Parts: sequence; C-alpha cells; structure tokens
Amino acid sequence: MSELQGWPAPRATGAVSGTVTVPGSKSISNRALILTALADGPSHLTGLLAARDTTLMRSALVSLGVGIAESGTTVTVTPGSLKGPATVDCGLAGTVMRFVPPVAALADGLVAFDGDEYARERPMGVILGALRTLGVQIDDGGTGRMPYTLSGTGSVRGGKVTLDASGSSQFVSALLLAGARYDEGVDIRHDGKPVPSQPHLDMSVGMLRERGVQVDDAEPNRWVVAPGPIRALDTAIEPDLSNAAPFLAAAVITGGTVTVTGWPTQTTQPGDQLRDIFTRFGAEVTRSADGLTVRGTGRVAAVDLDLSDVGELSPVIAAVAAFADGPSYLRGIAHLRFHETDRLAALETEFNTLGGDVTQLEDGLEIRPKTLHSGLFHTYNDHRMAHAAAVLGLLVDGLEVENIGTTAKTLPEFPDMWSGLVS
Ligand SMILES: O=C(O)C1=C[C@@H](OP(=O)(O)O)[C@@H](O)[C@H](O)C1
Ligand SMILES: C=C(OP(=O)(O)O)C(=O)O
Repeated sequence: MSELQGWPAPRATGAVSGTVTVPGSKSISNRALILTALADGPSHLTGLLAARDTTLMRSALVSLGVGIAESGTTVTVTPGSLKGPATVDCGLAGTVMRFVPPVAALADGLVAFDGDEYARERPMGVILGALRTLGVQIDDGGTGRMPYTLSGTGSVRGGKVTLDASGSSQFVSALLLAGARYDEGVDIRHDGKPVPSQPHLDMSVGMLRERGVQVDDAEPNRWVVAPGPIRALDTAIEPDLSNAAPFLAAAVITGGTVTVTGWPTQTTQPGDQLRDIFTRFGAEVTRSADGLTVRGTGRVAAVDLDLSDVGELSPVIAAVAAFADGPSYLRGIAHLRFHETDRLAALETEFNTLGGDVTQLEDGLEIRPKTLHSGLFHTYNDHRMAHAAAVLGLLVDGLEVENIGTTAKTLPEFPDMWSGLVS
C-alpha cells in the first residue's frame, strides 16, 4: 500500500476487453431466502449470492428457526416454526433491515434488531409504523430506528395499511413478501411522492406470483396480497446485473469490449436498463448466446437521465459521466441520500476532491467533466462508491480506494475480478 493507504485502482493501459461472470443477484437472493423460509415445504436454491448481505439474511432466518443447509452449489431452505428469542444483525443491508421484521413478526417471542453504526441512520420508521398498524408490537423507544425489539405472538392480523414509501421501495416489498402469511393478508396503499425502484417492486410481485401467491397491483400505488400459502419452489438465481455495471462501464470509457455472461432474456432486475443507459452514452450493446456485450466507441456522450427506477446504478453511471463530452444530469434519485451513505453528497465530495466538478441537485447530480488528479477516494462503507472509484481509476493516475473491502457487501470477489479484467 502507498502513503495514501488505499487500494491502488488499476489504471487502464489501453482498451479494456474481456468476459466476466458475475455471481447471483443480491435482490433476488434475499427475496428467494425470505420466500422459501415462509414456504409450505423445502426448496433448493442454486446460484445464491455468497456475500455479506446474503450471509446476514441467512443468519437472521436461521436464528428465527429456519433450516438452511448447503451441499455443493445448492442451498436447501427448510421452513420451521418461527421462534424467538432471537437477535438479528442487519449489517448495512437494506434488504435485511426492511425485509426481516415482517417475517420476525410471525415468530413467537422477542426478536432484537441492530446493525452497523450507519444502519442506525437508515430510515426504518415507515416499516415499523406499518407493522404496528397491522397489529405488531415493537419497542424502539420512540426513535423509529434500530436498535429495537419486536414482540412476536406467532401470528399477525394484517389488513389495510397506508404508508409513504417515497424514501425506499423496500418498505413496500417488505410487506409484500411476508403479507400472504398474515391472517388477513395485506392491503398496502402508498401516499406520498412517487415510490422509487419500480423494477424491485415488480421483482417482489413476480416472485410471489411464481409461488402461487395472489397479488393485485392493478391500481397505482396499491398492492393487495391475499392470505394463503407460499409454495416451495426450486430457483436458479440470475447473475447480479447491477454488479455487472462497473465491468461494462470499463468498456464504455476505454473503448474496449466487455461481455457479461448469462444475461437473462427476461428479468425484473433494474440492471437490465444498463443496455439502454450505455447505448445513450454512445456505446454499442449487443446480446448473444454468450451474454451481453458492450463495446465502447471511443466517444462518451453526455446524458440526461431519470434514474428513479434504477437508483442503485447511479454511482457507476456518475463515474462514466465524468468522462463524457459535456455536462450530464442524473435525476430522480433524491432517495439515494438514504442508501448505504448519502450517495449524492458522497459522490459530490469524492469526485470534487479529485478535481471534478459535481453539484448536487435537489433530486440528483450535475456532472461536468474535468481532468481528474490522483488522490484517495473514500467509500463510506458503500460497495457502489467503491465500484465508481474503480471505474474512475481506469483513466486517472494514482487513484486509491479507501476500504475496497466494502465491496464484500454484494461482491466479495470484486477486487480480484476487476484486476483480472483490466490489468
Ligand atoms: O428491494 C431491493 O432489493 C432493493 C431496492 C432498492 O432500494 P430503494 O428503493 O431504497 O432504492 C435498491 O436500491 C436496493 O439496492 C435493493
Ligand atoms: C441501496 C443498496 O443496498 P440496500 O439493499 O442495502 O438498500 C444498493 O445495493 O445499492
């Protein structure tokens, strides 16, 4: 390590070209774990992501009484009767801190929740309030945040609830995923500014329907889940298309060619929108039996994008925009202020520390390309900040990434995969 005490981001010596296979989707993995844990029999999962967020989810479910066993590449989930006392460590995982409480509410006994220091700052009040409305007892000392204790009675009444999910789609997904197991099901209405991350809502609804659960989402901002069993289902998890973003971005900004294998032909993952996004940046995007291939054309076009559906892609997109041929605007992402860190502030600060010209907008970022210089890029324990830094580092001398290990949240292999592709 150099004086800057970071991971020296590999500098591209030319066009970056190669083929990458990314592990399973975080969002599908953690939904599959929840749904198989609540199912009417054992299920087998293949391609499940092995990373911090999925390890935390597995531990949470095991501590509540779910059986999870691994044999080779197959994980078998065997539902059990859910019981406290249990302790759930949420780490910094939104999918654990929002999706597990509605499941824990079905347990008989006390379940204590906590997480990383910054996890205590991430909004939880909406989901805790909704659970109270549905009949669940929660003691958070009035904070609306972790740590708190949930007192389960072995069943949840369920029924109607109105909430404001403009801060995170995960508040709705959380209730959808467990709602079929509530006595009256759940009838969720959103009241507020638009809910972000529509593909993640579609993912929740789609995975429920695959398991025989009736979900009515025909009316905007309303989701009705009928009470009933969740069918056991063997599932092959798709590769994580959001984690493919930095690798494909490397091709876009260096004029190289990168293929990501196993790109699904149909998916609810937000990362599928990278096909359109990288095309707008001026790259050529093709799909074949080999996977998805992105070819940089030597020109990176400035973009004006509404990323409200695909907020988690924003840090890498911001890094690509830093090399565009004019100012770019990323909009519809005010909710990124509540992610692993305040991503809008973090991107502004870190890009500008390297000599960049990034300004926060009320709901996004304005990125005016400038020549960047060496420096230490802070990641704020945010895997996607680390991905963005690695992308910048391809074209910036002497860029070091503080805490590259934070990529373990969803892709522990990132530093090796990156070095393997770009060096
Ligand atoms: O449901 C999910 O799996 C996710 C939903 C999104 O959350 P927000 O709606 O809070 O952005 C996304 O950003 C997150 O990475 C994963
Ligand atoms: C917002 C994200 O994660 P989380 O699931 O912790 O909300 C993310 O992965 O970009």
